[in-house]
Amino acid sequence: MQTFPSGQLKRLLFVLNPISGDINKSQLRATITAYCAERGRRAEFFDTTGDQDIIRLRTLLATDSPLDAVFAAGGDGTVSLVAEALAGSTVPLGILPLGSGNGMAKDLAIPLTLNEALGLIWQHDIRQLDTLRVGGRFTVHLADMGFNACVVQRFAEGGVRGPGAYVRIATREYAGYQPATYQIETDNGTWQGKAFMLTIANANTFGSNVVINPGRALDDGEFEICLIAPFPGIAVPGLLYRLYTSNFDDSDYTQRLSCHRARITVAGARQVLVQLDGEPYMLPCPVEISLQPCSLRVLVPPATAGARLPRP
Ligand SMILES: Nc1ncnc2c1ncn2[C@@H]1O[C@H](COP(=O)(O)OP(=O)(O)OP(=O)(O)O)[C@@H](O)[C@H]1O
Repeated sequence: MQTFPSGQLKRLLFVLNPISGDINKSQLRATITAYCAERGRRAEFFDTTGDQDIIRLRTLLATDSPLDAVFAAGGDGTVSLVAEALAGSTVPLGILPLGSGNGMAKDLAIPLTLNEALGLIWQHDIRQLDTLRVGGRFTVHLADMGFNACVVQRFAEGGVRGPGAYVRIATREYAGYQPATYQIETDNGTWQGKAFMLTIANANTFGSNVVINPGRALDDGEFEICLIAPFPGIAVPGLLYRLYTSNFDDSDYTQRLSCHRARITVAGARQVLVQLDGEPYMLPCPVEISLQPCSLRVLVPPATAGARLPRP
């Protein structure tokens, strides 16, 4: 991991998702404005609508005078939206974890409380992360096909957010789920077989705290394809235990492929449901995956304790 200290961040844009995490955000704008003003910073805001946000955000970033950082105030979907708009630029992404799972914030050790996460404006390092294109679409955290993608789609269709809703849907979907057969061609070899799910992992941990890709970094120049084979019901407790204790490789039903590019074909399918950073998409088959190294700058907690945060 390589990090860089950065200069002062003065002009800040906060991208607010009003629905993420089922959290009431009516006071959020005022809280952030006051927090920044008391410490000599100016906060600007962009509210997401759930429709064409990437186009509106890109337009704003292209026409407005340069910003020093853009914060995503929401969950992994909001982080991914802002990351996509910033990828390839020098403007760093900040994260205020206000989603259901906040997997990306957990993977980057970003504090989960608002005030502490805002503290990164003053005290931070900048990490340059790899990003991925999956079927032409942007992803920075985790993407998958199979069971979890189905659950994420049902979650998106439902009116209720939050971790409880996810678990209820997953339990319901598990009983009738039919695994597909995949062919995976990578620059490191090929694999073919049935999978309960396969995760295209740039990062480590889902917002649910399932560690699908332990020990690999968001800036290691590679991604993993993490396979879970179909398993009998009796194997569920052992498998879950391994997934929640960073022991993915210890199961008879798991396998990981590390690579720089891949192509995934689903037997008999012209399209496949893919979950990208928490959002479901139907993508044409086969799905091509490529990695863009060091393409996103992100504010992370400093490696060593430095200056104190300014007090109001
Ligand atoms: N104003 C809005 N109204 C309805 N939906 C919105 C709005 N703004 C954003 N969205 C939708 O919110 C979703 C992204 O939510 P996000 O991932 O940030 O939170 P979350 O799902 O609660 O958290 P996590 O991904 O960490 O579990 C996207 O589907 C996006 O289209």
